[in-house]
Amino acid sequence: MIVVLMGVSGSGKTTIGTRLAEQIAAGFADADDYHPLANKQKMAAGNPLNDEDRQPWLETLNELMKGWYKDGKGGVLACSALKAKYRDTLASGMPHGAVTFVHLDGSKDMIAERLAARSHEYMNPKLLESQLATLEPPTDAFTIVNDRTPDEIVADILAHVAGIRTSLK
Ligand SMILES: Nc1ncnc2c1ncn2[C@@H]1O[C@H](COP(=O)(O)OP(=O)(O)O)[C@@H](O)[C@H]1O
Ligand SMILES: O=C(O)[C@H](O)[C@@H](O)[C@H](O)[C@H](O)COP(=O)(O)O
Repeated sequence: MIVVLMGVSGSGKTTIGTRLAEQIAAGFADADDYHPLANKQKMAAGNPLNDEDRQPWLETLNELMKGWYKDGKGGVLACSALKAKYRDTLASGMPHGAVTFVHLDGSKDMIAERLAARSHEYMNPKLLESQLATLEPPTDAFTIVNDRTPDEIVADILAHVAGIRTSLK
């Protein structure tokens, strides 16, 4: 099972994703770590990325997940995946259903408060506005509001993922 935890900056992808990966004994990757330096510098300066900036990064992440798929390994990727076409790129080259998207949602106030309290290698909290404007909320993914403890959120995601596995059998 390959799970992409998606959502705007500060929605909780890293926090929830690391715990989820531990629970299902799968590998974890954070898309933040795969941005080229130019993208990191752009975001640090408070400028949002555009489609061209994100394309090579999405292709790299797609290769990473195709490697997991080929090796028969499960994996959890924390990745903003804000637009539908980005999600298509991420999942391309794998059979339909091989990648499960889980959308971490939350109110702007809650996320802004968490971003203000967080320190990050390069992400500028003021980019929340553009992240929310760019987000195309998925209609075909499990969406969960990350407003309870991480353990509760992970338990709900696990229940969803277990339901998918059962329906595939
Ligand atoms: N369920 C939660 N309850 C309380 N704080 C949370 C929760 N999920 C995430 N956080 C906090 O919110 C901040 C943003 O979470 P993070 O995982 O870094 O988000 P993202 O990877 O999506 O940018 C972090 O400081 C994290 O500790
Ligand atoms: O597509 C993007 O605009 C970026 O990927 C962005 O969404 C991401 O949020 C940053 O890499 C910071 O990382 P955090 O999401 O962990 O804040």
